[in-house]
Amino acid sequence: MAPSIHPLIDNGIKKGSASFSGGKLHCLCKTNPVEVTLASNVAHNHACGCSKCWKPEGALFSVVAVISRDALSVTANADKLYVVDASAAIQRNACKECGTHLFGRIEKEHPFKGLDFVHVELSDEEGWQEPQFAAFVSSIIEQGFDPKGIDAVRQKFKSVGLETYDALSPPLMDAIATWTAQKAGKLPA
Ligand SMILES: N[C@@H](CCC(=O)N[C@@H](CSCO)C(=O)NCC(=O)O)C(=O)O
Ligand SMILES: [Zn+2]
Ligand SMILES: [Zn+2]
Repeated sequence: MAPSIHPLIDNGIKKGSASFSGGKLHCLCKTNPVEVTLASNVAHNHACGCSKCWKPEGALFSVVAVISRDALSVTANADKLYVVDASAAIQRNACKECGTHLFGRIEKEHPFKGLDFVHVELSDEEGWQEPQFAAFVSSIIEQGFDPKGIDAVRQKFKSVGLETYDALSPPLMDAIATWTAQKAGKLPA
């Protein structure tokens, strides 16, 4: 059997709803779960193969999206959260008990500062933006995935209509490059 890419992708992608306006995320604790409330839908939702994004048990990829940090609030059991790696660009806040990542926040100077990274599968609601592309695909090899199987992984993404990249998507890479050029004075700010 082919390995699971991610439960939101394995059986084809279900489109989100244009009128959806947010909902709640919960960690996987059976009692006193951490609850995060999102006041809007998410954007740039994508599969990510990097080693740092949280993946559900058995999945090769994470599914991770961004939302304005102003639209995110921790509404229950905030005391269970800790920052996984304070030196990373994205400060991933995870539950101490179940290990689930509730949100990743960018605090340092960065093109995506002001955005939080979240996993919509932690919500019971439907209508969240569906995954738009697959990022950091080759990074799963760094984590021990047999490179002989990578073509099948890329093929699977194609079969559900997702383009694959080994960084972020071109529009996001262009946004990062523009920010970098502006910082360096090579483009007008
Ligand atoms: N090969 C590395 C890549 C890690 C990486 O650069 N990840 C991206 C995407 S995460 C969500 O899309 C990133 O921006 N990371 C910043 C951070 O994690 O703080 C690996 O696999 O680790
Ligand atoms: Zn938990
Ligand atoms: Zn990632």
